Amino acid sequence: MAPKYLTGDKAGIDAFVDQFDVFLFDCDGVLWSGEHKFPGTAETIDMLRSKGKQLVFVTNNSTKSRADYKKKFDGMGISASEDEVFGSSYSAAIYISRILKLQAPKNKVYILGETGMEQELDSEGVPHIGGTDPALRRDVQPEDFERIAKGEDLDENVAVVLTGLDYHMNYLKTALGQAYLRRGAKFLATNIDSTLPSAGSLFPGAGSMSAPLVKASGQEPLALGKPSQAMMDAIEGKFKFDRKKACMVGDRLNTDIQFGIEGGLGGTLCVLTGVSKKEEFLAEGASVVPTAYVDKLGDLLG
Ligand SMILES: O=C(O)[C@H](O)[C@H](O)COP(=O)(O)O
Ligand SMILES: [Mg+2]
Repeated sequence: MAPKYLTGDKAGIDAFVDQFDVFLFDCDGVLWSGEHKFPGTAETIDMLRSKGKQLVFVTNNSTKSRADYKKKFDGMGISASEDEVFGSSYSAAIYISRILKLQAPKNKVYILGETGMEQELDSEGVPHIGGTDPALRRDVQPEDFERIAKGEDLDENVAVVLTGLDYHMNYLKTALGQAYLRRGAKFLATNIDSTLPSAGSLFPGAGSMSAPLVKASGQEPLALGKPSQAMMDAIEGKFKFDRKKACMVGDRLNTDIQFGIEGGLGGTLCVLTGVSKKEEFLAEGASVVPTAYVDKLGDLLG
């Protein structure tokens, strides 16, 4: 069925919103682009809360923990509690701690990513190395090759290589990741988004950080962010809602909208301020089509 264009359609917006009790909100490209908050975002969140809607913020951005996101929401003047945030780092940490159930001491995670991943693994009591370790933010040296090949710089208790959005990629960190995979570590990713919407443009996304290891190892990571249904199951388990009364709001077809459709949610709303363009889902035979779409989130104010 053709998606409904809601921008400027006050009656259509009211009818759409009234169908749902829960709104799962993507963040990058919907609420903001980097540090730029889209107009009407805070007011729209307030409007939905005034209608008694339950809100969950579901981001694939693994650089920040739930606590970090609470600070960002506060800084942006958007009402949100830490407990309403469910990011890909938290999704990965839950999967590793509660599903993989690795046995100590061989339960350590080698991180290619930022502090959000470290904090969320800490919250689940999962030991980790790599990540923001300053000792790894250097050029590879000739002696590194011998040492890594002999396993001298490797931690024998690493059981998982976890990749995410990493603003500090380098050859040394990637070489260590490959060495752990060659030793049988599981290959996981918080998410594999190809691009990061920021400052109104597109930058290399988390998938650009796992790509070198995919090429070098010949393995594909299990991604625990959208559209993974392991993430949807964990969210439903925590927030306990009727999927048919829930709507996923996102800017990216192959993560957010696919996540909502495959999760059997009551509806999906695509917002055109991020990655995907309407031409993609309006095209004949489009594989991922939202229920409705708006130019920007603030259009829901009518
Ligand atoms: O590359 C990434 O990690 C993603 O582009 C980005 O962070 C997505 O965040 P979201 O739109 O899910 O909030
Ligand atoms: Mg997004």
